Amino acid sequence: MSMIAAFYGGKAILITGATGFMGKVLMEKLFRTSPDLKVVYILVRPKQGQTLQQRVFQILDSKLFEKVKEVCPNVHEKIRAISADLNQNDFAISKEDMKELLSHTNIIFHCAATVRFDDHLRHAVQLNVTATQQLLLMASQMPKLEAFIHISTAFSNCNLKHIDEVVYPCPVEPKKIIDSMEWLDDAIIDEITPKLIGDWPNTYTYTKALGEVVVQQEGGNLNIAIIRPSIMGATWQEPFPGWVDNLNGPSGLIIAAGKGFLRSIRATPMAVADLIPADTVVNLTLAVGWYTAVHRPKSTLVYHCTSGNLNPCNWGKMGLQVLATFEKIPFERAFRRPNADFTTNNITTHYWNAVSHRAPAIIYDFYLRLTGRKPRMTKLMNRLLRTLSMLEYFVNRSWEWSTYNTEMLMSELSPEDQRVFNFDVRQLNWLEYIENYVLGVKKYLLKEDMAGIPEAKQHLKRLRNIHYLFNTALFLIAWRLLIARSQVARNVWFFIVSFCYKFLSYFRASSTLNV
Ligand SMILES: CCCCCCCCCCCCCCCCCCCCCCCCCC(=O)SCCNC(=O)CCNC(=O)[C@H](O)C(C)(C)COP(=O)(O)OP(=O)(O)OC[C@H]1O[C@@H](n2cnc3c(N)ncnc32)[C@H](O)[C@@H]1OP(=O)(O)O
Ligand SMILES: NC(=O)C1=CN([C@@H]2O[C@H](COP(=O)(O)OP(=O)(O)OC[C@H]3O[C@@H](n4cnc5c(N)ncnc54)[C@H](OP(=O)(O)O)[C@@H]3O)[C@@H](O)[C@H]2O)C=CC1
Repeated sequence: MSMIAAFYGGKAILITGATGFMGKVLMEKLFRTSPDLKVVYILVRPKQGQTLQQRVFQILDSKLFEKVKEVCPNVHEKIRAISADLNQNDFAISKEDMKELLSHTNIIFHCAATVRFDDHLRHAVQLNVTATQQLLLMASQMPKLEAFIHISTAFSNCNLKHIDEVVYPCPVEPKKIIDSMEWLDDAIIDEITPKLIGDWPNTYTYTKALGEVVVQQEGGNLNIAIIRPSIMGATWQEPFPGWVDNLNGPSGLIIAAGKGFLRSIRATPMAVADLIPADTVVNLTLAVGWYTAVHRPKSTLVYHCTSGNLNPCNWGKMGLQVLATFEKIPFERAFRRPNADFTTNNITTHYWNAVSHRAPAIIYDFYLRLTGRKPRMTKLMNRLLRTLSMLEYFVNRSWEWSTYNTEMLMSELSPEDQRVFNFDVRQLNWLEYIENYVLGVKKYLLKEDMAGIPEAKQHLKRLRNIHYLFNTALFLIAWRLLIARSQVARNVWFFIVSFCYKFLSYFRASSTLNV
């Protein structure tokens, strides 16, 4: 019997960010392994014209929850969606809901965040810092609370090369930043943002670092733990391999490469690609929840959920495997044949951006205009290039994360828990994982049918022929222009023609003799 699964039985669990990528995988695993839990409170905001209930039903209707519905048929009754906006005071939670949350909650998993790299500092601080502070305040009023688990990121200290499982201080105290956001106007915030974030690459990583300091400073007597996942990718094993439902991290780039838009990326092939499957993160999170509540460590423990130091894979190997998978499992209606490459310096990056990204987009838009359609490729390409520039920081560096606490926790688990809540990435086979990831992107993100693979392969063959035809035509035009202008080119051309003529004459003569 799993001790961790048993621990969550009968518990009231509060999850923020339950509608996000990690939140959904977390809820799924909780219900599948502890169907006897009491209730899961989720803080949800109405979105895109959908009510809370509609959002919950949409999540439960997805393939991710198919197994859950078998083991916990009344799952919808156990989810209690509470209307909340983490940008508002008291999260805009009604008095009755607040009372219920305060009096019943046993465990909190705080996953909500803005993960946009370039979010305005005011918004990033509000969600990643102030909301964390407010949640801690709420937690301090919960008499039955046993553990508060805060999800941060392994990149919250990406300004360092070696990162230990400790909370590092920030140059400016989070309280001062929170205060200043209240009275500074947007224009001034824009101006001071680069100075404030210093050597952090973006507002996301900076505010996640501030969030950790808030957790440490304002946690009071609560049992708190911080989890730092690296780049969260599709699921590895559970509930099935390859599940993914948003474009963050590598997923968007896999689509861009598979559809033939992404032709080159400025990345260091030997740099460590510190991906971590979402189900691994969730297994560690649930184990940490159990350990923090039961063992009550004296200080706030930080757990790194990374792969680089235990089972490293680099971007070069990952890129090759992604491309190899497209041969077997191509995406439908590709713009060009998938064939991307790594560049390593500014000049080649600019060159390939112009030749392989912008030029084909302009030509295609010209074709769309000619055929009376609305041009769209240049806009899409500009967005892709912007995204690439944001991700560049992370694919050209390697970090070392120590994992003492994570390894300590692993050794504390019973063999059964080590199996059910497996977060040992040493067992991960990268090639298999990446293949399943690409397949998952095709099935769950692009919603493409596997029956369309032969047609997709046919389409790629047509694109290849067009590519050869285009290149040959381009070569002939260039050559024609060259021999019109240069005596040397003309001499070379006459030499080649006369050589071919002589060769053919010799061949014809010798075949006549044989007869
Ligand atoms: C040797 C040979 C080899 C050959 C090789 C060949 C290679 C071939 C294969 C290549 C694969 C292998 C290499 C992979 C490298 C991966 C690096 C990952 C590093 C991640 C580090 C993460 C570290 C931290 C981890 C964390 O801790 S947290 C999570 C990380 N957080 C994020 O990943 C948010 C990023 N995003 C944003 O920050 C915003 O998105 C923003 C970008 C500002 C745009 O912002 P904006 O322009 O305003 O536009 P949006 O409205 O947002 O989007 C506008 C439109 O772009 C779409 N789109 C949003 N995103 C992405 C995205 N990624 N990728 C693509 N598209 C995206 C969106 O769907 C919308 O399309 P539409 O719906 O309009 O059609
Ligand atoms: N994805 C990754 O690669 C990594 C993520 N992390 C961390 O993991 C956690 C989860 O990330 P992930 O699941 O990928 O992120 P998502 O962007 O998929 O999910 C974010 C969640 O936060 C919720 N949220 C955002 N703003 C508000 C708000 N104002 N009020 C209420 N809820 C809000 C979103 O709700 P809604 O659906 O309404 O938008 C959503 O449920 C984050 O803390 C992130 O920093 C750490 C490392 C890597």
